[in-house]
Amino acid sequence: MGSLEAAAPLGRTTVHRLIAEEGSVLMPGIQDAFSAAICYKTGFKACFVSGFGVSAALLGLPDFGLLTTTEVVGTVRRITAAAPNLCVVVDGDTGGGGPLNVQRFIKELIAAGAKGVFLEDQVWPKKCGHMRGKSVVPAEEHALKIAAAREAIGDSDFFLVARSDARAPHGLQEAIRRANLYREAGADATFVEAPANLEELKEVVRDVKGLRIANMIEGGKTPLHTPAEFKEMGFHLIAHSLSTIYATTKALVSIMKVLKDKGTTRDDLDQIVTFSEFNDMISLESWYELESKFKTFTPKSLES
Ligand SMILES: C[C@](O)(C(=O)O)[C@H](CC(=O)O)C(=O)O
Ligand SMILES: [Mg+2]
Repeated sequence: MGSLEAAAPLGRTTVHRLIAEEGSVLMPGIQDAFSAAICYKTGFKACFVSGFGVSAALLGLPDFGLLTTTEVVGTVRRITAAAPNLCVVVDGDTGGGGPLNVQRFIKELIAAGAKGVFLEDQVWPKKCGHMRGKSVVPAEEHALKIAAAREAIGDSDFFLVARSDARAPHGLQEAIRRANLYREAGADATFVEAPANLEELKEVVRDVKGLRIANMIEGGKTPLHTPAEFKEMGFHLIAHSLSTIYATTKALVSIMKVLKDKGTTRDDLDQIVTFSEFNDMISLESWYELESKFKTFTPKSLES
């Protein structure tokens, strides 16, 4: 699997530090401030802001190149405010245009409190990596965006992931070649999207240098593995991109059906959290404490 030290200087960013601590860092996909807060409360140190999930939660639309970078930055600002101690890694899709758009986007993500980004080499408008009909830009064009992103990052605590979607249109070896090129252009880690089986995952480990990303999609092309299995195999960051949006979808559909069919939830309360469980989840008590600090004002001159 090669040493981590050789792959990239560790401790340089929060993500490097987490990789050094855990070997293989699991990042649940999240889509909004609320799912970020729950991710942190559950004990995760990092999350992945999924473009697929944000398209769904914010726009009610598929992952089809419809989400703008402005919408992503706004979402990230709310996420980092709701979960300030969570390491937030963002799906940057294709970065919003050419190298200069990428630089502006990166600076806005850093200002919004994000700790990393994924930038992919699809033609815009892009599609979810596991959908049909994808195409990629020339590798050098994306390498320039990665170089531009690297320059914009400067000394900031921010981790740059270059993703290649070339596997579907051009085959695994082309995606691997691109990943290594993007690493030379300045990526901290690379992500070959959608290996089709275990053999392909192993080929990625064998041929892609440096830190590697895997993406676990239930029902997608890549077989599901645990972080321990990935650590053994040689992947360092694991996005579980869609589990929370899929679980949310199931819960929403189910409770909507109850309401539609019965007009009441009184016989299905096991499907929902209680008022107090919800308030715990959203840290209500901390807001009462804060409120109590500002109940009375005593001017200094009247203090005895
Ligand atoms: C990781 C991803 O970019 C995302 O937006 O979450 C998607 C997830 C998916 O497979 O749908 C992608 O892989 O393109
Ligand atoms: Mg995406």
